[in-house]
Amino acid sequence: MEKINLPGDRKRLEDFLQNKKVDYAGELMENVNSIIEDVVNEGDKALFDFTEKYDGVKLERLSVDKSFLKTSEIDEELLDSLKVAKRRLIDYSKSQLDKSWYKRNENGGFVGEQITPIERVGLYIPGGRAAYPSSVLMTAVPALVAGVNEIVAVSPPGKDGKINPTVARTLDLCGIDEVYSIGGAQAIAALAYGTETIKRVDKIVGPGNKYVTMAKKLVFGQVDIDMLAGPSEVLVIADETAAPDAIASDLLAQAEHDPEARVVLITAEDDIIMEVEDELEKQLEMLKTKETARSSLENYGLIIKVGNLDEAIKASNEIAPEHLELIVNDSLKYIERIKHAGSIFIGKWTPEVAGDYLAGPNHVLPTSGTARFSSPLSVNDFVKSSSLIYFTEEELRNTFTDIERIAESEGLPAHASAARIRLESTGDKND
Ligand SMILES: NC(=O)c1ccc[n+]([C@@H]2O[C@H](COP(=O)([O-])OP(=O)(O)OC[C@H]3O[C@@H](n4cnc5c(N)ncnc54)[C@H](O)[C@@H]3O)[C@@H](O)[C@H]2O)c1
Ligand SMILES: N[C@H](CO)Cc1c[nH]c[nH+]1
Ligand SMILES: [Zn+2]
Repeated sequence: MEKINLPGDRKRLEDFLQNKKVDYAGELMENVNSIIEDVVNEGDKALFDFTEKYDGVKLERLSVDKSFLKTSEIDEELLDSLKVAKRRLIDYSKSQLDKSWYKRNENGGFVGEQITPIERVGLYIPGGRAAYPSSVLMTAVPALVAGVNEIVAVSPPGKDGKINPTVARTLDLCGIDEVYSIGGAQAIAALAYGTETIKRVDKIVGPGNKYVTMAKKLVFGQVDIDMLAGPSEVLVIADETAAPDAIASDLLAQAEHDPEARVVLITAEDDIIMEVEDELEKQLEMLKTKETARSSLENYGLIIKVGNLDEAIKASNEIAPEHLELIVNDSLKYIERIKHAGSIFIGKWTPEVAGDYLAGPNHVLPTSGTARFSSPLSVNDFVKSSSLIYFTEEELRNTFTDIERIAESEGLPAHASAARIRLESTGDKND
């Protein structure tokens, strides 16, 4: 892992933030754009071709058989654990849901908001390096709680041409039966524009690697997207009370996701740095995923030595990580000073992986510094609102002069008369 000191090495922190971010532009953008164009122009044929090229499998069909979803083998105890995670996520999502509201004015009219579920949503379930049944729950549950009518899922096929069986059964657990075995940018393009087989959706949600995330960015506007939820990130702020073996395992838990996962440790303690480095080496050797994790640590890992906790929090706010762990004494004291982080894990008993699986909040989170302006996936990503305005005659009479003045200032006389004509008209008397 690269090591820097703050505040001395400020420039190196800026370089790290600039150069080690996923670059959602340049060559990546060109490649992904051309995949999207091919899907738009060639439809299903492009999906078969790209699946052969990037997933190494010749598909016979795009849609996944319903019986495969229902009957795929899954360990019963695992199914029970997934049900626990689902229940906790339902609870959390229900308390998040925005409700329609209205407010009366003194003249008998009202204003308000009417909340409506999005009609058709596409879930991206990643599946290149690992299988993500947890991402099925994290995307499907809030959509179900929001009342989305049509939920469709895509996930890349394995070498046998099938989606992962655990993912399949988790989709079934959520009652989702429109599923396609495609992944990557081509799957995002198909959801956004539609093909002969796949009907386009209104919104795409879910995490993925840099190709998936770039594609979501490019199709935004044609459809809505949730956020840029790309390669995983964790930033650990640790003081002298933190356990080096736990810090190392938390860093590795994100590093094993993707060779481009970002992991950062910030501490004022030299001993912690040395011991975490030793632990990383020790624990890496035992991991089946060590190749991916090592590549992430070597190319995108950063250790920042600071003078004190204030400097640690300042640096963390600049990085705006997907996950932030506060493994420090009296951790609750610092929460409000964290301005930018997708999810905050407080204290030594809260490993980030609890949030990955079953704490309740969503694990689909903004990456690449976008936690400065984006929030975790929520049930409210699956609804939209229409404003409601109901004027009585009295309300229109009371506000007419103001309407007229503003309309005239904008040089829009038809606006003024649209309000005036009603007050002058002797016509229809209904409300
Ligand atoms: N931010 C979050 O909330 C969050 C949550 C879970 C997972 N993740 C991230 O999701 C990602 C999962 O990645 P993954 O790769 O395992 O699965 P994935 O499903 O995201 O990507 C696999 C697809 O990538 C495409 N692909 C691979 N190489 C390509 C290339 N050279 N050109 C074009 N397309 C190519 C293929 O079509 C393949 O189907 C990881 O980066 C993980 O960190 C993020
Ligand atoms: N840590 C990931 C978000 O970056 C979510 C996840 C799913 N499965 C395991 N982890
Ligand atoms: Zn994870």
